[in-house]
Amino acid sequence: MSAVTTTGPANAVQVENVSLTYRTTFERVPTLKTALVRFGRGERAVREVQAVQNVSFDVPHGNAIGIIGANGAGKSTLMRMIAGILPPTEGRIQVNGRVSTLLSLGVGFNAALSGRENVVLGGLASGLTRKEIQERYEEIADFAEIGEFIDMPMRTYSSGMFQRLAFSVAVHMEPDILLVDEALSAGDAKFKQKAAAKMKELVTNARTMFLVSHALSSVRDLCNDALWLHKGQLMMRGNPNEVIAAYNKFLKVGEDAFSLEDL
Ligand SMILES: Nc1ncnc2c1ncn2[C@@H]1O[C@H](COP(=O)(O)OP(=O)(O)OP(=O)(O)O)[C@@H](O)[C@H]1O
Repeated sequence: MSAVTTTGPANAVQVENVSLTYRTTFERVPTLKTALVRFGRGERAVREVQAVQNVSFDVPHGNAIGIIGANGAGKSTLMRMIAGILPPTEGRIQVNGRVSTLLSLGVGFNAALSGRENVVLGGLASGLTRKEIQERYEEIADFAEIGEFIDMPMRTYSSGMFQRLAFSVAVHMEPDILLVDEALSAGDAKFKQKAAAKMKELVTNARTMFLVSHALSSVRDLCNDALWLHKGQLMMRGNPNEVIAAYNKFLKVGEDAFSLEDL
């Protein structure tokens, strides 16, 4: 199923023929022996990865869209482009509304600063005034439930604590568009439930949400729309149950093909 191409402010996000190619220069070291002979200096090589290839789709306001696909499919890259962290190599992305991101990779907290300081910085970065941040601070800290750690440097946090605070900041910025990348992976069961309830609340209030997740049940529970990427290409877009079913079928066929090859 391909994207519907309506234009105008009815859409929170419009992605038009977007591609992104990463170009990395590195030192190729063919063997250990060569490495030793050359004292670690290999030949220079360039690796190009077409992480997202000519992808187009629109997301209307108020949709909760799940982005699924295998490791390396281009999900995080797509999210980072929508967040404005990475410019597309080709194509155009239009975002109508204020975006709040909760991306595992990308702009984030300064680990040397305390949770409290990062809440203020996160708020200012999202365009809130100091007064607005002050008004929301207690709610943000309460939601994260990290107790006295709020005044400790964030490098002392466990990954779950880090994500609790990141999630709390992102959802309390009252974004029009919330980008969530595997936010629930490190939280414990209780926090996962609380976070899911909060995301549902945001979507009920006609906010738009993107959820990248390998937990297909989360996509099924939280999303009314879904998109499946494979090797940078858009494979399917539509109802989460249908997209997940097609993805699961694809995985199963892939596995069968793999095991036949193995024989
Ligand atoms: N900064 C980077 N520099 C070079 N290549 C990158 C970079 N980030 C990602 N890639 C490559 O781009 C491709 C897509 O990566 P991306 O992180 O978008 O996939 P993903 O679907 O989010 O994967 P996962 O499910 O593993 O998080 C991969 O082949 C990856 O190796």
